[in-house]
Amino acid sequence: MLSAQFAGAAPGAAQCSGRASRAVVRAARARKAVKAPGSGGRAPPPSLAAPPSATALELAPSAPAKAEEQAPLGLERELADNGFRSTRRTKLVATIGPACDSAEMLEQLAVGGMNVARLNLAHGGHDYHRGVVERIRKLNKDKGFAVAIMMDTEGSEVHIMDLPSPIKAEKGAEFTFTVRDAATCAANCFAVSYDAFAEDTQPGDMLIVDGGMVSLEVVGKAGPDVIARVVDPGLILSRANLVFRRMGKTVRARNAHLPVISAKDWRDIDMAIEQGVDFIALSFVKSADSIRNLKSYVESRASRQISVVAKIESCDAVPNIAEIIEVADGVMVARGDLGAQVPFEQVPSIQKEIVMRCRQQGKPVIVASHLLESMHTVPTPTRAEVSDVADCVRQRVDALVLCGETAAGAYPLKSLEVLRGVATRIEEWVREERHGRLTLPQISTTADGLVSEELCAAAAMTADALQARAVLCFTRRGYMAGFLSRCRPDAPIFAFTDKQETRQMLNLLWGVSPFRMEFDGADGEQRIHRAFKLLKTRGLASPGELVVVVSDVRQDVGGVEDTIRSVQVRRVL
Ligand SMILES: Nc1ncnc2c1ncn2[C@@H]1O[C@H](COP(=O)(O)OP(=O)(O)OP(=O)(O)O)[C@@H](O)[C@H]1O
Ligand SMILES: CC(=O)C(=O)O
Repeated sequence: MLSAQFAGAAPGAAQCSGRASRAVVRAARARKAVKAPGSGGRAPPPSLAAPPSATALELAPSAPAKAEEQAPLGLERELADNGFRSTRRTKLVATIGPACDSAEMLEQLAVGGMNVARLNLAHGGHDYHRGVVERIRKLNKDKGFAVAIMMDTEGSEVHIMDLPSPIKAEKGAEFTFTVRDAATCAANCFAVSYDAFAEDTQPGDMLIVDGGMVSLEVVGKAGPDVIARVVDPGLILSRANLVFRRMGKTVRARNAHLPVISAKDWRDIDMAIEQGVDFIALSFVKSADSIRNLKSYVESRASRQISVVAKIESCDAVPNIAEIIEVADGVMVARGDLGAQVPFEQVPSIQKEIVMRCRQQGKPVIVASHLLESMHTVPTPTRAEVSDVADCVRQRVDALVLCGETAAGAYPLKSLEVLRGVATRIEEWVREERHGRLTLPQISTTADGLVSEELCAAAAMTADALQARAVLCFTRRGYMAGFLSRCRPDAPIFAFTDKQETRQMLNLLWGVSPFRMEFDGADGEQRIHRAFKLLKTRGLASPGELVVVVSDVRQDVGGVEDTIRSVQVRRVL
């Protein structure tokens, strides 16, 4: 398992000076990689080696005694191996694509700390995504993981159509972008997915390919064709995303009148609902209306709760951030497209504003894209990438998303390992420095909610003051765990729920390790005992350790059923 030293991936690197060569660091990494499970697939992770019968984690009646004897997996194993002071609270989201979509790779990602799998509906057909969902479900069922599934809509993206292979765009070369069938145009021609492309473009506009991988200036138009000259050279990939900009006082994307949810998106959303995913991430949100619209659609059709995450990635969304956060179940700062639509130097301040607002309003906040971009092709991150991840962790975001690094990169497992290592090390530093505390306004509108919020704030403060080993809570729908997570206590939050879907949802939230436990027939004290037993079995708690327990149980009080809420300071029995 990862050491809490440097950035997790390489203990050797911790001792290197800033002048250490990449070669030295790489050599240290390579030594570590041989030992580390889940790093590049060199050694089989323990869960792969374990017999299938020894992998169920749930404390359910169907698997009672055995489940308590199981070894922990994923984040639980990180907790058990590292001790509570050096364990990860930031959740990791991995985009699934050809580089990591096999059952074996998915399992290694789960072992390596993937909490949520992101499926980008801009790529791959329904059968492809159904297959990935099926493999993740099987992994959760057979091996006891709670990897949640997030489907991400394509949205009103303008992109070039399929290419048989990437095209090298040399500086000064001219290319044609057209709405005609590409087969009908000459060489160096790309078909574009947006019918009004030629009308919306004028000479002098900049075409930004894949968020800046290649930039071209429009030099002419001929009917449906737009001719552009390469200014910043690079590689143009199949289905590359296109944004067009006109320089002026502000930089605006010109595809602003496209619908937020296209006909294809609705078909994709129906598939996500049919598959019963945990999260739908809506791309290119402009205002709160599209979130409301999608939420009511999902609520009317889905047989389970599906959270809607608003992706902030367009210049239209930025002025409406407050109202979008208000209605969304969570927010993703999608820096790839955002940085192509607003001047990229504004991305850090927009990210910070969104993170702070979300934390104040108790909404999960996720940061995506370019975290370890160089690891697409190189097994070591740049120091600037490490610093960017550190900055996100210091802002105490709930989750970080790897995109191309895992979906299509050469080092998916290593990228996840580096992200996990950096997050873990920086969190330790944050705890030491006590950064990132916020004064949180109350958000609940119901009396019951307000009581629960106060209770959780008190529990988190008590746990910090006493340096408790963990905060425990029992939660059916996840609210208590959400309130606790929002307070960002130093100790891990162990949330016990009787629903697998709640367990998966909680896997996105900062600091929460969700477990499934049967509640029926157990009173408050019995639940606590069950929880202690489960934690001891997994090596997550030892007798005598101090924990803070938040509970709210329905109980008969003098012949009347009432909800008894409490914060208890307990020693593990
Ligand atoms: N299901 C998939 N099938 C094939 N390739 C994929 C798939 N998912 C992701 N990829 C590849 O990984 C790259 C990075 O993934 P990512 O999800 O960031 O896509 P993107 O095209 O940049 O779109 P977005 O703006 O939604 O992030 C993609 O450009 C694509 O090449
Ligand atoms: C993740 C994503 O969609 C983006 O960064 O644009």
